[in-house]
Amino acid sequence: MTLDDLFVTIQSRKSADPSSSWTAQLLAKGPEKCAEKFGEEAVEAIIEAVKDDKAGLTSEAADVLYHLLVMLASRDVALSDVLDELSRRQAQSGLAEKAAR
Ligand SMILES: N=c1c2ncn([C@@H]3O[C@H](COP(=O)(O)OP(=O)(O)OP(=O)(O)O)[C@@H](O)[C@H]3O)c2ncn1[C@@H]1O[C@H](COP(=O)(O)O)[C@@H](O)[C@H]1O
Repeated sequence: MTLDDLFVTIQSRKSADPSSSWTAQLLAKGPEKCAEKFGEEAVEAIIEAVKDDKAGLTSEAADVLYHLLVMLASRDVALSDVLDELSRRQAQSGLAEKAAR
């Protein structure tokens, strides 16, 4: 399962019957609720990281990634645009490294 695959599945839940899927139910509650859930999951991941609980952090990190994708879908922001932004930054930092040499 890639993040792309998961995002496609999540996007398909925007038009699904809320009773058919937890994701469809969350999206039907609106972008504010999706953002709130993302925040909750991020805090849970922080707690596991501070405790140095690797299994707990792995599980919470999966929740964070899933809820980030739900939040992006809820606001019609494409995962590919986020990845393009990361690529742009990587290219910039590569240029800065070259200039420093
Ligand atoms: N990756 C996930 C995933 N990660 C977390 N969750 C759900 O996110 C919820 C978060 O847990 P919480 O304890 O916060 O939820 P809760 O207490 O039930 O909810 P609240 O009462 O707090 O609102 C759980 O109900 C999990 O099932 C996920 N639900 C779905 N997916 C994937 O999303 C895709 C679509 O799934 P459907 O939701 O079944 O369409 C599939 O590929 C799934 O594997």
